[in-house]
Amino acid sequence: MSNPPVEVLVYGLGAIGSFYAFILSCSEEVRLTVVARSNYDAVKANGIKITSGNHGEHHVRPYRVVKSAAEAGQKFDYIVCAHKAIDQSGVPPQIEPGVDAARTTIVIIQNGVGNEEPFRESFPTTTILSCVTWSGVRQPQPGVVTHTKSEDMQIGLYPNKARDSAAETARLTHFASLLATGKTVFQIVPNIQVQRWEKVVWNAAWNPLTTLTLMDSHSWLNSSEGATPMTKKVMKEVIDVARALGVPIEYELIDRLFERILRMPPIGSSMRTDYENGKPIEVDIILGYPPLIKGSS
Ligand SMILES: NC(=O)C1=CN([C@@H]2O[C@H](COP(=O)(O)OP(=O)(O)OC[C@H]3O[C@@H](n4cnc5c(N)ncnc54)[C@H](OP(=O)(O)O)[C@@H]3O)[C@@H](O)[C@H]2O)C=CC1
Ligand SMILES: CC(C)(CO)C(=O)C(=O)O
Repeated sequence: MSNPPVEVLVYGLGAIGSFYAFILSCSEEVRLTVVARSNYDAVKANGIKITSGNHGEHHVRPYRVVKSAAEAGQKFDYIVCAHKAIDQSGVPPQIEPGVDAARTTIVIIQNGVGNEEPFRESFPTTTILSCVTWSGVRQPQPGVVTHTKSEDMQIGLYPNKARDSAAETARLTHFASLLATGKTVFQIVPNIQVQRWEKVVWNAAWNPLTTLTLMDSHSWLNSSEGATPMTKKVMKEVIDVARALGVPIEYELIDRLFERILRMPPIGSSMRTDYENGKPIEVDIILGYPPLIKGSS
């Protein structure tokens, strides 16, 4: 008798949700359900079309396309949350119908810090995997996704003291095996909060700078002599907060992030894309949350 499928729900089927839905769908073990919102009609009718600089062209036909986790009427092994982190506390009640406290692992793929907390509060005994992605993806039309060549993700546990750590690690290893089958670039890391904060150092600078100026990264840096020092100053302020909270980040990160941006083609940012599309932007999770954390100055 063959094994039952690995039931995966992707919640937040935008650019990043669709990209990782594609990656996960490469595994024959996976049975993929997606919760779609504004792209529901397109994805229900035509699936997800993806063009990737690394993976080529693909057409993903999820097993089910639904409007809510409740509509799916089942529990899942993995619920992958790739929605915009705008009303983070509003999402656990939305995915609750798909969560079985003993069976389900929640996987968060978002920018920001503190993203995991509302999920831990609502599901105190559930394993949470936290992911930081550097993949560049857009959804220019509903259900049509373009991925650049930029592809990297760090993944780690948001450790749960209520659970056995070996069992949590087994979930992490299993999910990682699904990512590996989809041939995406990723690393398992021991303390994902380091990578979350490193990414927020990047996003706190580039997302507002490209949104406020409507310039790409390189045009901004070339716009005046003050642009590079100002960008570095923003990054330093976020590192100051991280260090005050005991997250081990060194100031040389700024040089590494500068090397990274100069190696890349000029970028806008997901925040600028949202602004240009008239969508809400992730202000609090990227800019507001770090100074709000209890104990930070
Ligand atoms: N795009 C990129 O290149 C990168 C994005 N990220 C991060 O990944 C995450 C997802 O971004 P991205 O895929 O670009 O975003 P998109 O806007 O493309 O997709 C977000 C999806 O989530 C839905 N959604 C938005 N807000 C909520 C909410 N409050 N509750 C439920 N569903 C919601 C949207 O529905 P609807 O269509 O109806 O708006 C959409 O389906 C963000 O945290 C972003 O910062 C990280 C690295 C790179
Ligand atoms: C794609 C990338 C890395 C570019 O800054 C990003 O994180 C974003 O746009 O939010």
